[in-house]
Amino acid sequence: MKKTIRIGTRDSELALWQANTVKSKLEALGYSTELVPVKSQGDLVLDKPLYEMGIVGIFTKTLDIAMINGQVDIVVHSMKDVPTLLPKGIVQVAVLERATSEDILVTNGEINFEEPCTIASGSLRRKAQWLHRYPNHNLVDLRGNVNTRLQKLKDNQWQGAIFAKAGLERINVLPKNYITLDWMLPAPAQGAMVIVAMKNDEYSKNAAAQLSHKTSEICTHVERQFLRTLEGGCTAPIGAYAEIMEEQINFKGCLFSLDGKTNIDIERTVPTSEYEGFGEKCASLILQNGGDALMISIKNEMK
Ligand SMILES: NCc1[nH]cc(CCC(=O)O)c1CC(=O)O
Repeated sequence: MKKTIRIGTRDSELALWQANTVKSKLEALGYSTELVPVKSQGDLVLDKPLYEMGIVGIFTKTLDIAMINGQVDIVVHSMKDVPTLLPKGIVQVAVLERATSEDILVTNGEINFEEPCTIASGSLRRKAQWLHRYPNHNLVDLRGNVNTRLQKLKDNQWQGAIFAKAGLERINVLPKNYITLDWMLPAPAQGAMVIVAMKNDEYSKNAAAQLSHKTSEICTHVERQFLRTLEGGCTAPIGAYAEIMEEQINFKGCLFSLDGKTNIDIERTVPTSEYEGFGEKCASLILQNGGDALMISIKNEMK
C-alpha cells in the first residue's frame, strides 16, 4: 500500500508556502502527501528578541519534536533557522534549489543614509553589519513573521526594516520600495529550504532525496560548517555566502562584534571537489585572526 507522507510545517504564510512547494514536488513524483501545521514557540513569543530567549532552533524545535513523536514524517525548514547540529535521530535529506540569499531594506519613503536613521531588525548579524557601515544610525528590534514585520514597519516612524528578499518574494509581498543590501553578507543558508526526516524512515528519505539540488547542498554545507566551527553553540553576528562558478567554490565569511565596530572577514576560493572541510578551514582562519578573542567577548556580552 502507498504510504501518505505527512509534512510538518509552522503555520506562518511563509512556512506554509514552503511546505506546499515540497508537497507539490513530491506529488508530481507520484507520492501521496498531507500537510500537518504545528505551532512553534518562535511564533508564539513575539515580544522578546530571539537571542534573549536563549534557545537555538526555537522555530524548528517544536516540529522536530512532532517528528520524533511520530506525528509527521518529514519537516520543511528555512535552512537558516536550523541549528547546525540536528537532534539525535534526525537527518538532513535534501536542500532544494536555493532562491536569492540577499538581504534588503524595505523603506518608509525617501532615505538619506548620511542622516541619523532608525532601522528595524531582530537579527544580530544584520544589526552589526548595519552599524559597521552607518555608525550614527539607531537600530531597533523587530520580531514576528514576515507579514507582522511589514505591518510594524508601516505603523512606525522608522526609515526602514531589513528582510530576506526570498521570504517576501515567496509569499508575494515584496514592496516596490526596497533597496538591495549587496554589501551585507547573508545568514548561512539564507534563501534555502531543507527537508529533514527520521534516520530510520527509508521511505520518506528516499522520496525527499529526489528533491535535492546538489549545488545548493554544497554551498549551504560550506556556510553551515563555517558557522558551526565559529559559534560553538553561541549566537553571534556571523555572515557567510558560498557560490559555485566554473567548478570553483568562492566563499565569503564574516564575524562582527555586537556593536559592529570590530569585524574579521575572509574570502577564499577552492576547486568545488575540495568543498569538504572548506567551511571549517575558513572559520579556523577567522579564529586565528582574532576571532577567538572576539567570540569570547561576544559570549560575555550576551550573558
Ligand atoms: N528568521 C526568519 C526567517 N527565516 C527564513 C526567512 C526568509 C527565507 C529564507 O531566508 O530562506 C526569514 C525571514 C527573514 O529573515 O526576513
